[in-house]
Amino acid sequence: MGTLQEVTQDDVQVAKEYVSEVYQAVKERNPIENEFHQTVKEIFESLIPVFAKHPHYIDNGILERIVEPERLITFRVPWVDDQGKVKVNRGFRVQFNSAIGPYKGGLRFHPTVNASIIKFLGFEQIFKNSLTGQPIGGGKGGSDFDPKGKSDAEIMRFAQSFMSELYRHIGPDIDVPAGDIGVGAREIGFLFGQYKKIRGVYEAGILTGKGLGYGGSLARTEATGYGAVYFVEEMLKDKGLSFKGSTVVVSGSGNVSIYAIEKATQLGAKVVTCSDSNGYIYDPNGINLDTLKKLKEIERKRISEYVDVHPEAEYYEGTSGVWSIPCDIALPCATQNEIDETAANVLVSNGVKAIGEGANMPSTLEAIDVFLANDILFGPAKAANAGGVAVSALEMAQNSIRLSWAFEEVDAKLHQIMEGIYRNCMKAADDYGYPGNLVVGANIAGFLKVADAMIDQGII
Ligand SMILES: NC(=O)c1ccc[n+]([C@@H]2O[C@H](COP(=O)([O-])OP(=O)(O)OC[C@H]3O[C@@H](n4cnc5c(N)ncnc54)[C@H](O)[C@@H]3O)[C@@H](O)[C@H]2O)c1
Repeated sequence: MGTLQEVTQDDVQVAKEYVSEVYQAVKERNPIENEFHQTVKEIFESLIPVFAKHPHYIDNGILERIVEPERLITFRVPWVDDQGKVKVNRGFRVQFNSAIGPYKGGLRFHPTVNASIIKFLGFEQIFKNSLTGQPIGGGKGGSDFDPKGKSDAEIMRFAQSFMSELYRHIGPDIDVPAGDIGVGAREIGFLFGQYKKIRGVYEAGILTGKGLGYGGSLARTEATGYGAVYFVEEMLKDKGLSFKGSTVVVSGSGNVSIYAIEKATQLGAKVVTCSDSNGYIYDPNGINLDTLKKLKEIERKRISEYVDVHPEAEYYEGTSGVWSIPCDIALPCATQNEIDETAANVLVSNGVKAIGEGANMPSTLEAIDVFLANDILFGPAKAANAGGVAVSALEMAQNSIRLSWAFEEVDAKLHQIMEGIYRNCMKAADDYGYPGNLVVGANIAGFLKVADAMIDQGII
């Protein structure tokens, strides 16, 4: 294998043509799957220096293989609502890549879910899971079911119907789903119960994000949000900066957002915003976590009701305005493509120093270009939000040895894993000629391990 100095312009040209050819084929083969195209483009382009330096990946058809899911399952999910009316949703599970371990990735219940969304999330998950250093492959799933406004009984009937099909495709050594948007502890509980009833076995390692009383891991709820903050802390440290005394803008008010707010606040930052799909809160005194948790985790209400408890805070309709609040650090933790080029420019002109992606693909490709062109510290999702799946893998480990570790122990492991991911991404970026570029670093570091395992295992 050559060194960077030996890479010629011809090598780079061959690598570019390879990437472009496979990308065009992906677009033709998967028409109108825009989110999937977006993530494929971002990852493929980062890998050009790898193919220029190591052409054996081209000879082994790695891109053609890695971009085609090993399996995509779609299924009917019929259920009956509280009025006795029959409803039908569509279920998905993409089992994308099992080169380094059983498929692992969350389930999303949201009306926007379709094959493109599930494939973009599943493709990202391959590289993210590889970055954690744990033996987990890439998968993702979900349904276009909208949990908003549904009763607990409706959620249960839907979850039971969903699992009545999914159970035949998963297993502790096959595929281990977890939560994502719209799937939290309540839904995981219903899914677990139905799996256990159908299979007649107690396999704790079949799902992660379980309740603490039946095989869940301490610190799993906090892991994605805490992990994103630990990752950003490393980025800041390298520049002599820290969370202490900084102003932070967070979007979303779900699982990732709440615990990103909690950890950033513990580290001495003032978090002044949070949002939901209707609008956002600006609280100049710092978001009150007790109120937020009560509203979102217990009462499941809209974020607008925050101002009833804190009249000094302001509520604004619409989601994009959150990026107009001046801040030192922005943590997008809601959903994909929530920061576009315009929002990125506003953040930059207001003096943002660092972005940490808690959500998956929250920045458009154009927004990422704005951040990189302006030398803003940028922690891409597959690295910054890998803490959730990392602790899910720790939950699997605890389940298989039938032990539970203390909160402090899991949190310390999470912290260590996030520091390791940061260092590996920085090193890969450096090795391939893009010092400090964590987008390139994360994609390359995640890719190499999976690609090498695929080559070792032959054409399968
Ligand atoms: N839960 C995890 O462990 C985990 C791990 C890695 C990545 N993620 C990603 O983090 C993001 C959030 O997931 P979550 O688990 O917190 O989900 P969640 O359902 O708990 O919360 C999502 C939040 O985003 C809000 N929201 C939805 N659309 C919005 C919009 N357009 N603008 C502002 N707010 C909006 C919702 O109201 C909700 O408060 C997703 O992109 C998910 O894929 C989650």
